[in-house]
Amino acid sequence: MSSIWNNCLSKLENEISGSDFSTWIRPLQAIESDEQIKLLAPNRFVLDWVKEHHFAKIEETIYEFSNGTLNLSLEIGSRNSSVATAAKVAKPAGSQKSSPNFLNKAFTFDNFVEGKSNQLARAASMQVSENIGKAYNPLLIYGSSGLGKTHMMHAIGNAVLQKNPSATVVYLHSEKFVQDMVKALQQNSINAFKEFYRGVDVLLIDDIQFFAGKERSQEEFFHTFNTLLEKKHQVILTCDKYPKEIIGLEDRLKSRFGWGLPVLIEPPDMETRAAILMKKAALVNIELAQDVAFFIAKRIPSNVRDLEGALRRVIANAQFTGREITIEFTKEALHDLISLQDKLVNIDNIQKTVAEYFKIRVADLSSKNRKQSITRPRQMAMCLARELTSHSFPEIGDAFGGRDHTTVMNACKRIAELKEADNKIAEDYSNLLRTLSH
Ligand SMILES: Nc1ncnc2c1ncn2[C@@H]1O[C@H](COP(=O)(O)OP(=O)(O)OP(=O)(O)O)[C@@H](O)[C@H]1O
Repeated sequence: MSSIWNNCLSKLENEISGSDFSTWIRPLQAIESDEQIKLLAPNRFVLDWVKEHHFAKIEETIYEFSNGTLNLSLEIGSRNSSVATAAKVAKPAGSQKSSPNFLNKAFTFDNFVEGKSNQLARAASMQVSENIGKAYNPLLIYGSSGLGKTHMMHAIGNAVLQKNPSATVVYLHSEKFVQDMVKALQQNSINAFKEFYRGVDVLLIDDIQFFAGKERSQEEFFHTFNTLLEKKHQVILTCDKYPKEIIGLEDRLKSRFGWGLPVLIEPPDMETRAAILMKKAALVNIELAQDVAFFIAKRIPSNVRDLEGALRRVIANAQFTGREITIEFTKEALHDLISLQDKLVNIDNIQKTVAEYFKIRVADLSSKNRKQSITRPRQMAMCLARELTSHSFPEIGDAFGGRDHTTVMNACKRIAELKEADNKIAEDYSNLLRTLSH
């Protein structure tokens, strides 16, 4: 290795983050002459990425160490091959965008609030991050939108890199994989494409449902996937549904995606939603009062992304007006969201949905019938009304055949206990919550 390049490497290593350095800079080889340093990238992906993100820094460093005497060029090739340069890239830096994205450093296990809805997914992800390629391969995290699948995936990548900064961890959305593949086909660089993806230690592919209907990409991904699994490199995938349910995905991929461990992330319950809000507020140095967190969590039952959006709005309004974040203030700041939510979810449609789910009549919910097949759905409907609407206990009691507010309070308490003790009840409740929140 050239001595000037050696010096440059030592400097760049301190200035470029560990994973970027080992993924993009270390693989470069240098050929030095009196006039120039020619850097050789192993393939087009590395070349494009370096051109776009690190070229200026490298150029500056070489200028410094050579007192401005050396020019820099960047090509695809290897020092071992006599013809180092088949594919020169003439495009200026920044003109092409074709590489995997980096991990979001804020998506860590520490920043991820654990609750019943994500306990298994979190535990499996932590295990995978500690034993890459050995614990569960592939790890498939699935569930509806905005529930933390991407966060979890990045958390694994970040944990792997923390333990081993030289690991090659590549994250990308499945659409990007498709785009890159199409581009590689157009540019006759499909071999470099294959080589790149098949050489990574941990491959994170988000939202694999986008592979549906894209046969050539599925074919390529299938081979990449097999190679990585054979080499015991880790593959982590996310999907918005269980892969068997994806229409337009080849059967062999569906079955292979389920080989390792498929883990579901469910919508968080109210306590977890409130805890997430407090955590997100704390991350921007705001101490969110518990009652405010519960107030928002109750009004935004859908997904965590919406919850975060609401919190951002409250915080921005508070900073703008200089007011304290109280429940009153939050009500004002989220006024339109709350009235929309009230329109979408009211006691009437909660009763209809619950009756339909348990195959009973809506009138049974307000009747005096005390059979368990009726009382349990009734308690659940009361509890959902409390969780999803702004009605008070007495108002809810009224809507259920003029019952006393203590009956509603007891129903909420009973359902909370049963959710802990009985998985079937927890599942029914979560299904109803999901149906009503969409
Ligand atoms: N349990 C949690 N603790 C902390 N933050 C969370 C949690 N669950 C979700 N989030 C946050 O919610 C936001 C949305 O999560 P994310 O993007 O991971 O969802 P997703 O399931 O991948 O959605 P999509 O399927 O739409 O891509 C992120 O900002 C993430 O940090």
